[in-house]
Parts: sequence; C-alpha cells; structure tokens
Amino acid sequence: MLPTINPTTTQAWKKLEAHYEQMQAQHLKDLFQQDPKRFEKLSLTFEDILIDFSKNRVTQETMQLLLQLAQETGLQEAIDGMFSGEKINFTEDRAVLHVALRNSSNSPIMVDGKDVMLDVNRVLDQMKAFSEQVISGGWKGYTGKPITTIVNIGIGGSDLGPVMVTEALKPYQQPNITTYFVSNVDGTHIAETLKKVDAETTLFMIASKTFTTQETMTNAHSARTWFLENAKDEEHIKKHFVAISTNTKAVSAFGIDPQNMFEFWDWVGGRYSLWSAIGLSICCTIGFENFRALLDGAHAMDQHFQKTPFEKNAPVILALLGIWYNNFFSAEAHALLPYDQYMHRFAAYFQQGDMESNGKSVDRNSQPVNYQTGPIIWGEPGTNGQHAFYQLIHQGTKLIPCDFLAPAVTHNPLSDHHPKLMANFFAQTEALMNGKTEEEVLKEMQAANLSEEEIKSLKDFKVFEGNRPTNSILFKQLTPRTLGALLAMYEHKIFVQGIIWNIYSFDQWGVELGKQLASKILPELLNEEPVTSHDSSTNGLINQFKAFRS
Ligand SMILES: O=P(O)(O)OC[C@H]1O[C@@](O)(CO)[C@@H](O)[C@@H]1O
Repeated sequence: MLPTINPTTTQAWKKLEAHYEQMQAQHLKDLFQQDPKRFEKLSLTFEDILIDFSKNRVTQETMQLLLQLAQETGLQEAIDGMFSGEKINFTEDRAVLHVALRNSSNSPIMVDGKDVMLDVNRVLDQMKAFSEQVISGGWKGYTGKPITTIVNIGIGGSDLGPVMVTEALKPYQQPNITTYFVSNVDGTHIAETLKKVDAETTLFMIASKTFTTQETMTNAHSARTWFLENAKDEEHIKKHFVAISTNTKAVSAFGIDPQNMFEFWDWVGGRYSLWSAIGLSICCTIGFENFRALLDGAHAMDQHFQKTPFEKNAPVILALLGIWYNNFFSAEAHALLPYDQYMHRFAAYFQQGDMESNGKSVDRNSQPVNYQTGPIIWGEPGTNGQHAFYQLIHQGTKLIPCDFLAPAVTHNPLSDHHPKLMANFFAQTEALMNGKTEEEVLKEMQAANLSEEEIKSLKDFKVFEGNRPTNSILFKQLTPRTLGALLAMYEHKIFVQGIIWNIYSFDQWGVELGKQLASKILPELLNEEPVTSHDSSTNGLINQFKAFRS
C-alpha cells in the first residue's frame, strides 16, 4: 500500500510556507551574485544529459526543505512499492510496471506470483521478428507486394507516444517505411489519411489497450471497410491488420487473427504504454534496435531513479521544484519548451502523461484535497514559442515555470541554424532570470536618442521584472537512448509529485463521464425529432445542429 500522508500536515510543508514568505522577495540575480558556484551546486548530469536547475527561485535551504518533504511523505517506500510490483494503482487494483517493459537487467518482477519478465521478453521477441519482417519487405500484402506504409489507429496513450517518438526520432526512420497515425473519431482524420495510402502495401495497426475505445473502433471499422472495397476478400485482412491490446476476445471478434495480436497487460497504463507492444509502430518505423536503445535509455533512468539519493536524483529534483511553484508560488501551469523541432509533440505527450495522472482532487484517504495538485502542461518548440506566447511568460501576470530542452549537436548541421537556435535557447532563460531594470531601459533609450517625452511615455512598458524560473536540460544529441532517458525522467517526476500530493496517479476516472453522456446523446442525433431531455443549452445546441443539417 502507498503511504497516505497529507503533505500539508508535514513539518516540511509548514517550514516551506514560512520559507516562501522570505523567498518571495529574493531575486535570482542576487542569488547568482552571492554564490559564484551556484551553477555547480544546482545542476546534475545523467549520462550525456545536463540538468541545470540553478535558475530556480531556491536556496540550499529551499532544497533541503523540499527533500525533507519527500522524506516525510514516504517517497522511498512508494518507489520501492512501484518497482516491486505492488498494486499501487489502488482503485483499479493493478500494479504499475511500465518499468518492467524496459527492464533489460531482467531482474524478476512478480505480479500475482508470476515473473512478468517472461511475457515481456516474449512480446519483445515477437515485435522484433515482426518489425524486421516488415522492414525487410518479407511481410507481403494480398497482391504480393511488400508493406511500405504503416497506419497506426489509436488514441490517447495508444497514439501520443508513438507519434511523439517517431517524430522525435525521424533521423532514424527506415527509408522504405512511411507511418501515419489516425486518432480522432472525426471522419476527416481517417479520410485524409486513406487518400494517401495504397491498400496493397498498407498495414493497419489497431492499437487499443481495451479494444473498446469508441474512436479507435470506429476508425478501425472504417479502415476495414475501405480495405475490403479494394481487396474484396476478407481472407486478406490478416495480411493487412494487426492488433495491439490486452483484450484478445475483442480482437478476435473484430476479425483479427490472434496470431497477429501483440499483447500487453493491465499493469501497463495507457499513458505509460509506448514501451509496450503499443510501440510496434515505432519498431516498424525506426527499427527494433533503435526501439531497444529507447528502452535501454529509459531503463538507465529507472535505475538512476531507484538508486540515487534524492538530492542528486533528477526526477525527484524536478518534481520537488514543480511542487515548490505549484503549491507555494501558486503557479498553475508548467511549460515544456524543446528547442528541437523533432520534439514538437513532446509537450502534447506529457499533457496526457501529467494531467491524466495528476489531475485529481481526491486524496489517497478518499478525502477532497485542500491544496493544488497537477499543473496545466503546455508548450511548443523553440524558437516558435518566442513568437507566440513568450510575451506572457516574460511580462505577464502569471508565473510560468519553464523547462527548456535542447541538443548540443543537431542532426541537421545546415548553415548557422543550430548556433542561432542555441543562442536563443541560452538567451531566453538568461532573460527570464535577469529581466531588464528601469535603469537599463533608460540607458538603452537614451543611447537610441529617444526624446525625453518618448522615454517617459514608453519606458515602463520595456521593463522586465525577471526572476522567472526555468530548468535547462541540455543533452548531447537527440538519440533513441537519450530520448528514452528523458521520457522516463518525466514519467518518474510525475510519479513523485503524485506520491507527495497523496493522490492516485494511475487511474483516470475523470475521462468516463463525457463518454457516458456522449453515448446517450449519439442516438438523439440520428433522428429528426426535437430533443428536450437535457438542459436548455444542450437541447438548444442539439436542435440547432439538426436545423443546420435539415
Ligand atoms: O488504449 P485504449 O484502451 O484505446 O485507451 C485509449 C486512451 O483512452 C483513455 O482516455 C482512457 O479511456 C486513455 O487513458 C487511454 O490512453
């Protein structure tokens, strides 16, 4: 069982509240001036990843109090519980073992008396054999042509991870394979994709943990119908459809041969499943060896997380800093800003990973929480974000802690693009920290020969208060191993925050109500009758929908 300590009842929390009162007025500029070794003291490295957390509004005292909070809320006990297969997903009575999926050490991990590693390795072998057969051209379609196109049909954790990873690792893409992803139930998504593919050379991967998700099953049936319009004979389905699921019965009912099913298990959460058979589209896109490297990077981070003292533990440090802003500075959002275009779906991935895990308001004692839990996660790649929302981050009224991530070495050393990208990467966190004082503004405006009147009317708009916290995560190059380590680092950050917030991070009951109401409304949309069964807004909207279509 997980500890059930309300964090606000700990000594550390009370000390942090008092400490916050004095830290509010502390400016980062002064903290750097006071300690020339601040960077060395407040940064750490993991393999070829540097995590610089020195531009946070913390002192050594802050870090000590945050670490005390981790101790007082039973974090180590929780970490041990997760890695040992305890059913810490309490409301679904399941273990949480995405770490087993990448456990290349093969240390036994027991669930209900069985070592799960036997199944994990069996499915990995199946994924390896299948992806090698597809990439080599050995897997033939119904007219004898090799597969050249993969269409992954899934949503949420059955989509976001494969999309993010195949985009991030595009430099490793197999030359003869093109991969598409269909997720939205909006017919446009599958329609626009099917325009691009050829039934003879396309392989559909139906990715769904439950194999009941409305969007995925609707898209899968539409893909099946389209395929049969081309191939005519249902016998050909087995050459062009595979399933990735925990639900063998539903897969068979759909008409996919269980031989073409890649299974995973209920102790794999959807938003933590890219490491499982859900990663089959990744394997077929970048090759199994690169997928294995991704897993190995995550496994190395798992070992770091499990064995490193908290004061040098990357996920723990990032988690505690997030709690410092979320719960003491009342910052309600957190921005993920990768300065790497390949990582353009990184923030979107962790919108599900973080907000579906920690967007909870009932604690592990079944009581309503009396403090903030999960932050709003958002972000876009740099430098694009600079031309969209950095105004608010620099001069807005909201405190937005930001993680800046960037590779030192680009995969595309074109002209001077990378030095320019990196100059912006370094400059933004420096600007957010230092700001620009009125004195500096005046000096600049006078040097530009602006009139006294112009200076007087404009100067106040050009001042930057600074003191806006950031983490800088600088890694050598975006490789499969490095990406795996980064993803696992954020997964464990989310875990740590959920433990300290005394919530259950691995269920997602909050996604059910909307689905239930949609299933009630659907039949009302399929006839011409006016609707009166809802509130006046919902009735009005549905009836206008009908009127527009009549
Ligand atoms: O993989 P599946 O079972 O189709 O679920 C898809 C997604 O739907 C959810 O919203 C749960 O309903 C996510 O947690 C999950 O990743």
